[in-house]
Amino acid sequence: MSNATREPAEPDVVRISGLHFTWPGRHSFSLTIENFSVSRGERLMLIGPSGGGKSTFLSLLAGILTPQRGSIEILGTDITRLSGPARDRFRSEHFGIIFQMFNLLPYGSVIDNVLLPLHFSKSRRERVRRTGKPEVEARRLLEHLGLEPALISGTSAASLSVGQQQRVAAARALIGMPEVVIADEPTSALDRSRQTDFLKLLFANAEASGSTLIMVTHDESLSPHFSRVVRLDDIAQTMREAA
Ligand SMILES: Nc1ncnc2c1ncn2[C@@H]1O[C@H](COP(=O)(O)OP(=O)(O)OP(=O)(O)O)[C@@H](O)[C@H]1O
Repeated sequence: MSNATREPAEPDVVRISGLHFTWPGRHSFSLTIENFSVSRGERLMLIGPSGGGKSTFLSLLAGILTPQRGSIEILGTDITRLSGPARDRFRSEHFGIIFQMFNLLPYGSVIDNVLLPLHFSKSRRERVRRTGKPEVEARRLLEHLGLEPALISGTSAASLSVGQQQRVAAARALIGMPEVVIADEPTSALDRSRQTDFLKLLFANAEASGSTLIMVTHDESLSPHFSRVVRLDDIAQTMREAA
């Protein structure tokens, strides 16, 4: 497996320093990262045991959680210094996110789900409009990610299979070319050949958009598809408070 070393040829998209986060409550879990960065265009795979803090780390990167200490610079902005609403705006503008459960609007159509980020992000809206109509771009992405054209118009997200929902979630993350795409185990529901196909399509689209990709997975056999593999334990100290 490749490891956590890298040669930074591109500017950093993510730069973390002195980060410390503790979940509130008894027996709380904490995560400390002294220094970590990701450069533009990387396809980074993050691995680690279940309950090891991978989703917590992604939530910190996206500004869904804020650390008690330290800085998280994304594209040169320290998001820990932004107000809650400013962080939400920053996330909408710069991140495409594929959640573990996809978080699609169940009664929304496929197209509505893909277009959703454009309601919250001016820069993503403008980037799409430069290439044409948003619906045309949504359809192009969906077809490119392998969703059958017959499902694109009218079908509600709730009536799709897991694999199809995953393609919709990926198109939603990629629309408007966000600089950073983060994905939390997006392939866990697929069989091996479909996982590989999906990753290839996701990478091709992320590359075409110039997006940096950070993906959490349990499955180390997917590592050859990534430009860097990072074990959370190698970059972070994690601790669970004793009972
Ligand atoms: N909302 C929460 N409140 C308090 N503690 C939490 C919360 N969410 C997670 N934790 C704690 O943080 C730890 C790390 O959880 P996290 O979901 O980040 O791990 P993970 O590596 O993503 O796990 P998995 O691979 O199973 O998804 C958990 O063991 C749990 O104790």
